[in-house]
Amino acid sequence: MFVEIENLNFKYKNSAEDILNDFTFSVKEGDIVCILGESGSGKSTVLRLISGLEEPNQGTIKINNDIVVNDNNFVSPEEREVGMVFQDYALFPHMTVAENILFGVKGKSKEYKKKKLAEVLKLIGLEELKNRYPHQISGGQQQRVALARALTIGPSLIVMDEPFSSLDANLQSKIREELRKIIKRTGITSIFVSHDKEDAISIADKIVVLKDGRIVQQGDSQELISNPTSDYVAGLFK
Ligand SMILES: Nc1ncnc2c1ncn2[C@@H]1O[C@H](COP(=O)(O)OP(=O)(O)OP(=O)(O)O)[C@@H](O)[C@H]1O
Repeated sequence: MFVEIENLNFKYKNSAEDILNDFTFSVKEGDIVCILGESGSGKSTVLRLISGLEEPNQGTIKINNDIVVNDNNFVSPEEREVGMVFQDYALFPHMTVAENILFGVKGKSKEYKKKKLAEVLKLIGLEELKNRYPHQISGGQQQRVALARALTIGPSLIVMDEPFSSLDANLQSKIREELRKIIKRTGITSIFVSHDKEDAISIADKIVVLKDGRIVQQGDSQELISNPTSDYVAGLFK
């Protein structure tokens, strides 16, 4: 397994109750996993723990056989090589597409940057738009730029927080397909969170259903959708 998460427990310093409880799941190399849950179920918190922005109170996370956190170890976010794509894409408005994409590439030669930029622009199919500013491209294109920026660091894992929520509903199905294709082309393992079952159905190889910080059911997408083990999960996919 490429990502192995065991028995995570977590609470924010100022929260009264645990936000995640006995959270255990694993991801095969190259798979796309969707953590599906209602607002407040703890989805973003899982991504923050995987990328190292928060430290669990208990539990272990392994990425590519390396322990990134357990009771005795904590690997910093910079050293984890996890590419992050946030809900609002967080592109810098005063930087061009090219500048945004290269933002995270530090201490590399001009030639390296040029080559890397060409490579990721080709992958996301936006070579023509590299000198535009974020407000001059569509929401779906901005999303691809945010993904490209995460890819330039050569991540072993990509995590995405609600990657489709800012997009026009009409565009969502087309963009879901595009994003799945791009990610599958890279072969990079990815975990995204969503509150929308359509995202999970159309993109994910595996679905993890989260409710109030606990996993209700997890499994291969088709299997889980056709064999819900609770009324809650059946209701989600009805
Ligand atoms: N920094 C924080 N301090 C205290 N509590 C927090 C903090 N961030 C989130 N929470 C709480 O933790 C719980 C889980 O939040 P989280 O953002 O992980 O949920 P989510 O499923 O991603 O929700 P949404 O879909 O609305 O983003 C919520 O009850 C939230 O209020």
